[in-house]
Amino acid sequence: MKRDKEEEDRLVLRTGSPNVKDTVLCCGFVLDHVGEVVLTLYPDYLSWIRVDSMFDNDQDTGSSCLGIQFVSKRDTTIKHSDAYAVELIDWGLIHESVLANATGCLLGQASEMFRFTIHCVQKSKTQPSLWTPAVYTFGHRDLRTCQMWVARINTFINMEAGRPKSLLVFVNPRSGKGNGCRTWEVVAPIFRQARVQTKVFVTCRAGQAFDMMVSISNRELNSYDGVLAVGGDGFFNEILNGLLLSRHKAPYPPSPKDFGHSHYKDEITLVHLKDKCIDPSEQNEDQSPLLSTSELNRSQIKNLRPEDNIGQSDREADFPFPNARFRFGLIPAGSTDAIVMCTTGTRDPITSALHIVLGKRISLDIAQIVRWKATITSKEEMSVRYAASFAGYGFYGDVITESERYRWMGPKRYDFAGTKVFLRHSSYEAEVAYVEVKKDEDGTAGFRTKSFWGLPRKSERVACRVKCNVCNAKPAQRPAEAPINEPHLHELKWLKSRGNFLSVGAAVISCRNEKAPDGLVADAHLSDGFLHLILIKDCPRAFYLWHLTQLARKGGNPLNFDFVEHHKTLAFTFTSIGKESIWNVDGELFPAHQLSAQVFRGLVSLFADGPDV
Ligand SMILES: Nc1ncnc2c1ncn2[C@@H]1O[C@H](COP(=O)(O)OP(=O)(O)OP(=O)(O)O)[C@@H](O)[C@H]1O
Repeated sequence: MKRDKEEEDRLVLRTGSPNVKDTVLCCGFVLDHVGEVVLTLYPDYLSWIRVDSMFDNDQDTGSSCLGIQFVSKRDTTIKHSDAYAVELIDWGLIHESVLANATGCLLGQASEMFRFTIHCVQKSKTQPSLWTPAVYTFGHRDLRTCQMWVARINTFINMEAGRPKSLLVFVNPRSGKGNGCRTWEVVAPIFRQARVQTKVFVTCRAGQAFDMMVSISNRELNSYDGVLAVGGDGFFNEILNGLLLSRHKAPYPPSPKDFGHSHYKDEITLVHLKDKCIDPSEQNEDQSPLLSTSELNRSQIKNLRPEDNIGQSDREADFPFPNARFRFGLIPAGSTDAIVMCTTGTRDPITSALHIVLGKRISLDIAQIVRWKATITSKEEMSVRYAASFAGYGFYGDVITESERYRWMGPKRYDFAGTKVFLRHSSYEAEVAYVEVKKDEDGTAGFRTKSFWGLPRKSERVACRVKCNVCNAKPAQRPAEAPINEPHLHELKWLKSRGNFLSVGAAVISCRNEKAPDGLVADAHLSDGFLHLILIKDCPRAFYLWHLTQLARKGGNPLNFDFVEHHKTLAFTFTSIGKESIWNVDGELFPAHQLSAQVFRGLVSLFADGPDV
């Protein structure tokens, strides 16, 4: 059905608009696969109404033909905050669906006209947190009308705050099942459509992204709105460490008086690696991609001040933490992808890409882990790592060590290695000291999770989610982002736990993943400024299996056992006694006989919105 300009104008007049005074533009268009609509542009959104629906009172149930669901007749809207691109696509076919045959099928006709498309985000109705791109194509016979609409919609999209314009992208081609490059190819069109410039590096070796993040100047870094990792948690950790180890200045974690290394008072940690040329062939003691750091730590971790190593141009270009503008992004292609699951609620590269182009932002707590000695006999000086999700010893370290031998198996290596390590049932003697957090300091009641054998009790869980009240609450104990600093140091009360542990774990976030749907700590938050220390004492194998099955179950209670201690804390220290395991920091090996750790509230920002649970 064609309608001339006059008739369209009459239609617009007849339709009116509920917000006439806010209306920016209003005009008749043909919406592809829908038919004639009256489209209205408001400052916050676009809305359209089907022309036929203005004349009938039919209950709109939508229709389908051969299983294909057609667009509903109801009023429809696109918020500018959900749109990431609008583009003119010139003259071409638009399909009108105007007639329904006896079987309810819509029979359409196609006509040629000028067209423009709007790219936006659609939230899945069946799967929470899953986002898909949606494209709406509008047609009009007048080119200038289309051009004007494109320009106006563009103006509104460009006014949306926080949208990235330029991103540095690292792709790990070896992530997960070797999917890194393919994953990037799938999401790259979204960035092109959103006109986000991307500078893409596909890594050739482990540690390359780390080295690049270390050596990039602040000036160049500031020219990007963020850095993306296309890979798994380990790859993200590599990029995070490249940035933080070279730029984040902070005191070492606090420790109790009898801990062997109390450097806290006078030293500021800054591992500035900028001027060191890192030889990719250098071999690291722990075979970790961050080897170059360990190498440098021996000679370079001192009381370095930024100006010691930074050239004139970088002195002018500071890179503060937390950074109001610069964000990290993660497109999942790894084997576990726990960080993405905790920050977007799903493990989907498209959803993550859409979070990024829409400029979503959340703050993330980051744990700083300082190793003082790699083994009991080593003379090695200290070394620093940052963790975004989890640091674990014993079972967790043994599984990673074992799984590295079976990397060729892909993600299945974790099941295989996990079974082997479970059957071994090794426990490790250690002493753990942690800062006590009183009930009123974190706003929740009781952290020590205890129950009767066999009668796990459900704890009160306030899961982290979009616009989380806990993460957005003002911290009672210390200012956001601040380390545990001098005035608070003497107030810290240290508690200790010594014994044989199957595992010692420190969760920064819940660590949800496909194997543990609620994560190890279901009520951990992305940026509340707390670590969850999980100590699993030696127990019969059957009980440990029970704990693991609870972990694997949605709604399970993996922490409600007598052999499990759960402490919410700001900092802890660890010293192994006797037989040693290895630490696993965000999935990467980190040998440590003695370490101390602290958490920085909201130290970095991520392009994500939080899980929509
Ligand atoms: N080109 C490369 N070749 C080999 N290894 C690489 C390369 N680029 C990066 N790496 C290393 O691969 C390791 C694992 O990568 P990644 O985290 O992406 O995948 P994954 O281990 O399969 O997933 P997850 O960490 O989610 O379990 C990281 O430590 C990273 O340093």
